[in-house]
Amino acid sequence: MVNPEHLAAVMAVATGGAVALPYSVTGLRYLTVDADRRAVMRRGWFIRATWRRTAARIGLVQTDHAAKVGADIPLAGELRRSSDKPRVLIPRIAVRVEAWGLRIDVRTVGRIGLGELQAASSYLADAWRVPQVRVEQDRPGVVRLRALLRDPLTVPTRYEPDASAPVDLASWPVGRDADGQEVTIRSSGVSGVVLAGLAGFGKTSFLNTRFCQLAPSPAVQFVLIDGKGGPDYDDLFARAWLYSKDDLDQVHAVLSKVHRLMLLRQGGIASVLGVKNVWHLGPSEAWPLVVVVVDEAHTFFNETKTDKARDKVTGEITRMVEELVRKGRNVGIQTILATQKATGDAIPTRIRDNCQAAVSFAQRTSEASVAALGADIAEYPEAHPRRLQHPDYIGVASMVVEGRPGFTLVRTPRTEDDTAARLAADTAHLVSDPLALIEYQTRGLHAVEDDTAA
Ligand SMILES: Nc1ncnc2c1ncn2[C@@H]1O[C@H](COP(=O)(O)OP(=O)(O)OP(=O)(O)O)[C@@H](O)[C@H]1O
Repeated sequence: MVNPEHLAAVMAVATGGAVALPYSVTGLRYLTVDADRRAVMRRGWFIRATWRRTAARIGLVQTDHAAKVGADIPLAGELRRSSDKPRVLIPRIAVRVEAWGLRIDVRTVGRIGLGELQAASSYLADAWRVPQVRVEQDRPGVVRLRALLRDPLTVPTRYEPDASAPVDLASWPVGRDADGQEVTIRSSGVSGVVLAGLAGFGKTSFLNTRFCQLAPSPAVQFVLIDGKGGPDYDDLFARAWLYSKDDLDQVHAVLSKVHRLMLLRQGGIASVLGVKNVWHLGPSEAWPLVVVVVDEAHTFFNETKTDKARDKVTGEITRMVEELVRKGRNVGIQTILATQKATGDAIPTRIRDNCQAAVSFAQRTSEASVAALGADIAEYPEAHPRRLQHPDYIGVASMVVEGRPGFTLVRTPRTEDDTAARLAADTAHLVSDPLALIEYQTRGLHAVEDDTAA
């Protein structure tokens, strides 16, 4: 028996691509590309050539009750199947070849839209003989399907720091999406970030990458708190203004300083900078962005209910972190809370709900995913962190990206500990004390006021 996929290929080559071919692809091109690409192209022709049949079998057709039988009403995005029976509308498709598979834009028709295509995705994968079909709304009236022969998110990438490149403090490049597009999330005006995920799925590497992006800038100072208490951060401490491991009193002392910095900055920002929000000017060496990383943050929020002295300290730490997240935005303090704890109380909701950004690597349960990303994630099964438990998805995270609907899966680059350690040593001379700075800046101002008064 003739394999229909190969038949489509032969026809396409013979006719110079005129039959069942996306217009951007020609039969000639088929002869010049490599075997992987040819396989993708053949699958594309097959999908195109069999679409009417596939749509009908899966139920992705709509009987047009609005049209008169036999009437000839031109409607965008619809193919007429017959002119003498009730009109059966089949969504129109456009197929494009990508390195990883096929991109198929489906024009919605009647009640066939995002929900129906999502529900049909596994049937489409079977009909097209591809491991996975992803579905998302591209724009009103168009749903984008990705028939993945190979999931681009499973291809690891590596971060190469470039200490000479200018550092953009307003945005945060996080990685690449399923289309290979660069994804950035906002950093300006962000005072709180939740970073969650199962152990071993890439949180530390993600933080290493962020550290490497920011460390070359003298307009950034770090506060590093490691709730694990292990050696993970030892090498990075060289580039930190303040740091601590899991000793509760030390953590309390560190956060007290940051909290005092926030209060002094709030009192002094208008007179020192002439604006009420540092992001109007952008952070600078004279008013650096202070990035507070609290790894295994849940360690410091847990109450024992039995050890009163410890619970008092924990309570104060929780209050200070909550205030940093709630009020640190305009004065340039950004707190990143990382946790692998998978329950709703890992980070108190009153802190989590004030964080403007949330990133989650793989999670085992819905509860953990909701705890990290909020209840909306339930509506986006495509980007659900539960989907990421396979080892191929180590380093892939789900997050909200401004300007995109729902949640986006992002392949984050891997940054080795050694790379971050080297950069920390190379940039250690950039450490300064923003608390001493603001004390000096505001004391200076009082002195001027006093002089004037005298
Ligand atoms: N972005 C990535 N791309 C590819 N592999 C990665 C990526 N990030 C991490 N890995 C691999 O996964 C391993 C664990 O990563 P990492 O230490 O960042 O995880 P983690 O979530 O911080 O775990 P833990 O909470 O136990 O520290 C790394 O040693 C590396 O081999």
